[in-house]
Amino acid sequence: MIEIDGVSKSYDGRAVVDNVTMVVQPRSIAVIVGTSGSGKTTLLRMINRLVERDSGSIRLDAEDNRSIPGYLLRRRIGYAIQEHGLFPHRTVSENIATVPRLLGWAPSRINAKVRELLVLFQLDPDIFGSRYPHELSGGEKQRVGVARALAAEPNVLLMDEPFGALDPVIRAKAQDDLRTIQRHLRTTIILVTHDMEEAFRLADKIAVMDAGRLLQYGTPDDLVRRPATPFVEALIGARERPFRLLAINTLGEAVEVGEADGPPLPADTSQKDAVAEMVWSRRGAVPVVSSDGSPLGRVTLEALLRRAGGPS
Ligand SMILES: Nc1ncnc2c1ncn2[C@@H]1O[C@H](COP(=O)(O)OP(=O)(O)OP(=O)(O)O)[C@@H](O)[C@H]1O
Repeated sequence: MIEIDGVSKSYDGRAVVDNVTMVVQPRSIAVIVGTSGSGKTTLLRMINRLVERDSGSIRLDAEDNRSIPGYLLRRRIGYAIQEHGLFPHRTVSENIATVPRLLGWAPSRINAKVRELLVLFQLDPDIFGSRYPHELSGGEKQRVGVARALAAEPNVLLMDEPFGALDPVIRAKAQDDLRTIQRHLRTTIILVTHDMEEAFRLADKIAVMDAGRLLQYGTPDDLVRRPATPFVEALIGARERPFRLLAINTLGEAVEVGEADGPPLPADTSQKDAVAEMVWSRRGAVPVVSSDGSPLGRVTLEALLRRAGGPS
């Protein structure tokens, strides 16, 4: 658990992070959004003490982050940034092995970890392990950057616009992969982004910042249905509200008894994707199946649209 308690930071007498309090539950993803210059990166970097706070406290599993030297803290906390920061003269494998080496892991353990991560990130270890960063595409570099941040099996991963440089298709794939990997490794992630789609896709909870202040910290559903301020409402986009709700909920939550024609959809399909499928295939309902393919019932277009509506 990460507890940020009354944290502030000023530069030249101006508070760029102003009395922020938020708790990130273990094994969850918190996404920080907000306008440019609102203090997101500064807040993130106070967690691994790349920036020192002026006041307040930050605890990681009940331990104050000032109770251990900064450089040791940064070996324990993964950190991935948009520029990925790979060492140009080290191979992909050497880059990923950086922190485990500093921690003195045995070479066999390091090799096994590097291979595991490359496979997890869908980079063939025999092809990519010996390449240098300049021999990779932008998307591959970013995957290696995230793999490197995860190499020492940190409980906490901080990510600052990690997918900012990716095109929309690869970006969506990288987001899905991150979700899968996060569930697999059970990492607690705090991610900064400008992209609201990305926030809604990944977040268990979203923190909205403006001018150093935390305006709202809640589930995606809370933010859509109960925005704390007009700023939060504007950031979400009033016209996007039904689509945001459809995007964060799955078919499994809307399944009802009954049958429907045509190919079934798995229960973990987002309601947004299901609406798209129903509209495109001109069906008013689809059969829903579990992950092992057994029938669960059906979902109707009408029911999904009703769920995506505001207060009646
Ligand atoms: N080392 C510094 N010295 C002085 N001012 C700084 C320093 N670092 C950040 N700032 C200022 O603090 C404010 C918050 O910066 P920060 O990078 O945290 O914002 P951000 O929300 O991450 O912005 P962006 O979305 O544009 O990356 C900005 O006005 C920035 O100019």
